[in-house]
Amino acid sequence: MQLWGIVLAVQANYYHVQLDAAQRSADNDDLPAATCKLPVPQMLLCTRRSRLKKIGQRVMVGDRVEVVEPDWDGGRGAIAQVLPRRSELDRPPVANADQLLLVFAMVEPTLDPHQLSHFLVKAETTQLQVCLCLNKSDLASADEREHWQKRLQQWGYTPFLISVHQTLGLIDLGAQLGDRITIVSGPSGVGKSSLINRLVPSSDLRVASVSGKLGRGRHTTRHVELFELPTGGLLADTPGFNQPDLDCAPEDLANYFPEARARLAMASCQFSNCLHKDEPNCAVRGDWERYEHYLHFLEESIVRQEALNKLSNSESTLKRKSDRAGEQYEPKLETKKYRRPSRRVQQQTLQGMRYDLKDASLDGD
Ligand SMILES: Nc1nc2c(ncn2[C@@H]2O[C@H](COP(=O)(O)OP(=O)(O)OP(=O)(O)O)[C@@H](O)[C@H]2O)c(=O)[nH]1
Ligand SMILES: [Zn+2]
Repeated sequence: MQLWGIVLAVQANYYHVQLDAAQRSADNDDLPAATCKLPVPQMLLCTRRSRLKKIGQRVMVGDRVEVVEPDWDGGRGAIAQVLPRRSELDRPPVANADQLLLVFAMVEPTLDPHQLSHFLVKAETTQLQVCLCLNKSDLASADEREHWQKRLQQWGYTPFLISVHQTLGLIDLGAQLGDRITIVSGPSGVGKSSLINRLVPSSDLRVASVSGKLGRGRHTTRHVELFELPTGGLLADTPGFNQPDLDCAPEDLANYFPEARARLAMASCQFSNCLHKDEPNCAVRGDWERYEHYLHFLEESIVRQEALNKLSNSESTLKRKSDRAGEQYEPKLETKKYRRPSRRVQQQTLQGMRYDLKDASLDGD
């Protein structure tokens, strides 16, 4: 009988694998009589089979894996197989995530539409489902709550208005998180940790308690962990960051605005490479609130692309020179940081987040 589970945390060469619920009980029958009375551990600390190492198969948090050679007493095992991923993010490194939950506060800190827009666009670049939640609704007036509900509807989002402190809206939000992997993201101080602590009530469910045994608490490692919800969903926390970099190509930007997508579904621009700025007969340009944000992000994106083009030009010049001179130490750009990533990778990452100093130092990034 095969044993399957999901990787909840990675530490050095060890993988915390949570076995599928059905198997935890089914496997009781296979256990030797002496151990039958013991509960089957739901978590096994696993290594990776050398065959996987040889073929360069990476094991990520969120991966569905086959575990072999379980040592029930010692709570150990080995990963023999990784199932193909349905999604893969680079930052945070998570496989099989289904959606991204963006958490903002209605007040404290004040909800800044431009910053919110920035995060939303960044979230859309992952191509995961984007879900928005506004916390601290206890501090907002009824008028403010209604204002933001309506305003965000026009942006193409239906936000969950919640208050962790007053336990408002958490049931509806929880229903959105069942049976899938959700990555929680948002600026500092909006209540992400408070929310996760509330949604994951038993600290025993947290891998953090396992990590603690290895002397590495939740915030001392930059590796991401998945927390199990009572409803069966899994949550990944990310460090708070206040302004994500928008590293998308100018021509892709409109795809990350639901309002622009809706307009493009109804009509087409005259030019197929329209940037929706001042081209004639553009279907996207118009009277929608975030069009201003679109133009602003477009400028940033164009400037960024020009800078990247310059860099790659000078890079090729330097390479040619050193080829001719036969030098050994040619200046090399670090691929991940400076080169424009391929579109596929770019769309599936949350790369380029500027972590808060506090988190950066804690997470060693
Ligand atoms: N009024 C009110 N305050 C809240 C609520 N939820 C969280 N807070 C407070 O907001 C502050 C920040 O909460 P955290 O949970 O630490 O925020 P965070 O998003 O995890 O912040 P970082 O760790 O910096 O990313 C704390 O003082 C919380 O007590 C809420 O629903 N209402
Ligand atoms: Zn256009």
